[in-house]
Amino acid sequence: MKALHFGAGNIGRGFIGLILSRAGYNVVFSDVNQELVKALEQRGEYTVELANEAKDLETVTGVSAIDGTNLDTVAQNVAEAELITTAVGVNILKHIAPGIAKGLTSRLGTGDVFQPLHIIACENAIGASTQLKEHVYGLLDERTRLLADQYVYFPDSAVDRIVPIQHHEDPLHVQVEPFYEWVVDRSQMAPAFKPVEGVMYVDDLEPYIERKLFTVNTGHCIAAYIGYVNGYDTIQKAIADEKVKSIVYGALQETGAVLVKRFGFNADDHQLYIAKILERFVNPHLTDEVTRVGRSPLRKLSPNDRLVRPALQAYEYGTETTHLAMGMAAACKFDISEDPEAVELQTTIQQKGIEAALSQYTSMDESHPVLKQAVAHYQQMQK
Ligand SMILES: NC(=O)c1ccc[n+]([C@@H]2O[C@H](COP(=O)([O-])OP(=O)(O)OC[C@H]3O[C@@H](n4cnc5c(N)ncnc54)[C@H](O)[C@@H]3O)[C@@H](O)[C@H]2O)c1
Ligand SMILES: O=P(O)(O)OC[C@@H](O)[C@@H](O)[C@H](O)[C@H](O)CO
Repeated sequence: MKALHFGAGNIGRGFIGLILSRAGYNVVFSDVNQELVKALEQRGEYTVELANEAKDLETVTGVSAIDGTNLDTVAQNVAEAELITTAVGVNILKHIAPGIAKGLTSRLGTGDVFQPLHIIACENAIGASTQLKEHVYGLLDERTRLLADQYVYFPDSAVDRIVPIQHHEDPLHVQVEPFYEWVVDRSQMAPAFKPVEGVMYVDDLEPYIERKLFTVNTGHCIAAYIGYVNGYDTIQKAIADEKVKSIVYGALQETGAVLVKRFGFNADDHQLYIAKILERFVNPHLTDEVTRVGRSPLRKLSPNDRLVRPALQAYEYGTETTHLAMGMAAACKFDISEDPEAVELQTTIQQKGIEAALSQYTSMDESHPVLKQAVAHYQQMQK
């Protein structure tokens, strides 16, 4: 069984590749990072270390890699794969679409009896596989699109495992937190699909992806932005500061109120979920940099992402948004020269002012009360 996985980075190696390999797949990684591709090709295996007391180690074997910049090689692997997954970043999906489109065209052009193919984007976004499908479909001709409608499935998914930036001599070794959860929307899959062990299949992904994104990722990015504003370089140090922790906690109460109302989660269970996540953030065996967790602030400030969407839902419900607005304000202070989105955000704030900049990236009107709340916090942080 061959699985093609786009992105041999932290989640690719530390989570998706590991699960697929355990489930019996030969995993082929496609990546544009030639160092990773070469090392995977040469060694055919890598190690995953759990961030726990024992530092449990697992060797992932039977893996290989291809050069993701070579369209023909990518297409050939798409044509041959029994399962395709991605963990490249939601903004990169459009760049892998041409290889997938070319591969599907060849796969579906043979006239053979077609096996259903699942393509699962494992990115932190609502509807990432659906977004990938739109990019791919935009590149298919009419006949291939009709065949893809019958034989190719793009189930959305939610993936959860904290994998920080790696700093090891071995470029393939990856340290991950023990916890993981991979949830896939069964309603978007072929009627008779082959389940992958370690994956949870659900009929309705929405509660799972929103709970994950608006608890784990909302809390995480607020810890990163407020931590950064307060001079901390890691999430662990930031959360150790009670002031930062209480803002993160406050934001998770705000998203929690929305999630409980929207999806009918049991309120006590949700508090336990929040507590577990806060524990995961401070895992003493991990060092997670605020620059990673806060990366791409424009994506994180976008209307459907972890700050604005739950804040607007809370506003609609008439519940609190103060801490979420504080997170948005702190995101606007995230001044990291190596992060192109942070550079663009800072330039826009300088050129247009905070109100116009926030409005541009969040799609909220400048007069929206949540935007005004964020601006007030931003001005407070200037002092
Ligand atoms: N790290 C985490 O804790 C975590 C957890 C859950 C979800 N995610 C999500 O997983 C995705 C990947 O995150 P990550 O932390 O692994 O990032 P990463 O930067 O470690 O990995 C991304 C990989 O994609 C590769 N890539 C870039 N362009 C490519 C292309 N055109 N073709 C093939 N490969 C390409 C990069 O070279 C890199 O190796 C993101 O969407 C992220 O939100 C991350
Ligand atoms: O990957 P991002 O940039 O969307 O978010 C950064 C972190 O919050 C994220 O990678 C978490 O570590 C992960 O989502 C945990 O499951």
